[in-house]
Amino acid sequence: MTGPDEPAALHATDLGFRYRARGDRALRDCGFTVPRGRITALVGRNGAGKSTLLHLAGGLLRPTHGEIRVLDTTPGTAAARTRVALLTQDRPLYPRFTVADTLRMGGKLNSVWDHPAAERVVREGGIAPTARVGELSPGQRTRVALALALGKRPELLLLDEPLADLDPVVRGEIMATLMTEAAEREVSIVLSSHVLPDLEQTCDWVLLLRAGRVELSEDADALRESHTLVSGHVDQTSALREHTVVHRRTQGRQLTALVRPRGPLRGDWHAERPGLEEILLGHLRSGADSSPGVGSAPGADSTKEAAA
Ligand SMILES: Nc1ncnc2c1ncn2[C@@H]1O[C@H](COP(=O)(O)OP(=O)(O)OP(=O)(O)O)[C@@H](O)[C@H]1O
Repeated sequence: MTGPDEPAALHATDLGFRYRARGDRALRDCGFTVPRGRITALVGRNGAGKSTLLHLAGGLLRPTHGEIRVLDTTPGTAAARTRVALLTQDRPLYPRFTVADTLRMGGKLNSVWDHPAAERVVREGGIAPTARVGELSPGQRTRVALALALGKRPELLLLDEPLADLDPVVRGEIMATLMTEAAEREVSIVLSSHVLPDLEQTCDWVLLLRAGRVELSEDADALRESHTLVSGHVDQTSALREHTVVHRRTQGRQLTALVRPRGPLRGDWHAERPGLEEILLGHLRSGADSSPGVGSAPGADSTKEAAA
């Protein structure tokens, strides 16, 4: 947990990025703080800017506007490189190297290197040290890349869709490894993923991007407490007007809505606490919803328009 004097894991101020001088901005007006010691779910629709943000935080790209800080250092500097590990989607590994060679290389390239920890991650996946990287499955390569990242003993681990190639059992194992790292070594983790159920149990901070802007940067429990899932007769829709409706759908005469209430709910609603997965799904869907009164509101910690 971040104390008042402790630098944030990530801190962005008016951050923007364009891949080409005259191209569209992949990120714009991003201002947010991710505290240290959290496992952060970085979510957003395809093209929302998740990889771009992680590449900026990992120092592979430089902002074209504003600033991003990692552990109060500038990404890409020597100070940041020793403390931050980034696992990109392309998992750059040498295919001709064996797994053991790869880990040895990790030891040579990093000033801090925990070889037993890296070996353990590989061993837990049942991967032979003598296997050639080029002959591993994509999921096994992910595990080797993760071993390299964890062997650095980073204070901040940035993972771009680490779960995409993994079967459900391995996904669970990797998430458990990450939770152990976070708990025992106080590693801050930011992981982008489309696999929302895996984030529910693991992540305690949410960073949600929509079309290059930050829509949510919030504590996961605070999100659970601030949202309500309501269902009831469609005739009462106007009673939701005073609240923030993130997303709603109608089936026949039944209305179901994900709401951030601004006070007591009037009307005959069945109300329940949504899980994190439902909250994330509601926010991800909301921009695609054409229902009147359901709009998107840019900006971290901001809310959506009230229902019409
Ligand atoms: N190398 C590149 N050159 C030009 N534009 C790019 C490049 N990489 C990404 N973009 C654009 O930047 C925007 C954000 O892309 P980014 O890959 O960061 O999104 P994402 O949220 O990671 O998407 P996904 O969930 O599909 O991985 C998109 O509009 C994308 O087309």
